[in-house]
Amino acid sequence: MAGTSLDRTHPTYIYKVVLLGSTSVGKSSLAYRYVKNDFKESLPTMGCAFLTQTLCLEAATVRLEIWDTAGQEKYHSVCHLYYRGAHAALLVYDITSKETLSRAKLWLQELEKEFLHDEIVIALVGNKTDLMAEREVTTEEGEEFAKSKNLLYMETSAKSNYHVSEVFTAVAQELVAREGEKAAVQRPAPTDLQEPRGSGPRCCQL
Ligand SMILES: Nc1nc2c(ncn2[C@@H]2O[C@H](COP(=O)(O)OP(=O)(O)OP(=O)(O)O)[C@@H](O)[C@H]2O)c(=O)[nH]1
Repeated sequence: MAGTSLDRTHPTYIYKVVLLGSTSVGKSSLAYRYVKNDFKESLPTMGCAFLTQTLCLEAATVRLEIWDTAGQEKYHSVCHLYYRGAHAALLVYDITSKETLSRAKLWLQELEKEFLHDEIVIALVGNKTDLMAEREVTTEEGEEFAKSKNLLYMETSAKSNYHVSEVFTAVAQELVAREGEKAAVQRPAPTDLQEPRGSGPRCCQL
């Protein structure tokens, strides 16, 4: 994790979340909608932009540092520098373009090279659900691919503000849940500390 507060009952976690996907799928628009609750028709990304948002979940406070990477090929060579050290990635495609889903699958392969299994939370995000009439990728197709790769999955519309905060909240919740699992592994199991039952010999008695 990038950082924690000392309050163990309600810790604060800071996570780096990267947005990846083809150009014009709506990465910047999703980040902008989520953080500023606004939508603009033109938000081209040059290289990388950075936004933060804090969420108060039941188990922890989470600060998401959202890195919005440009999808244009000319920036591709520097992109791995952006997702290095990421805790979560949103693989965004446009539901009106099958090709953008294929591109998201390639991004996933890149992430698989960089990160160990379970080291990063990945969500597949099908954006632009408001353009239903132009849909090229069915919900089932996205869902099945996500399931086969153990990814979170959600369809969104940055334009009509559909499921935008939900996708970031789902990612934050998964990150916090994994903190809990890590802590449980590090903590000795209660039974390790207990005296063996009965009066039989203990294997390590001197
Ligand atoms: N209809 C519709 N248009 C959207 C939506 N999200 C983004 N757009 C439009 O799609 C275009 C590209 O959006 P961006 O947010 O700049 O896409 P991007 O993925 O950040 O693009 P790059 O920065 O070039 O990688 C813009 O014209 C947006 O207004 C959406 O949910 N619905």
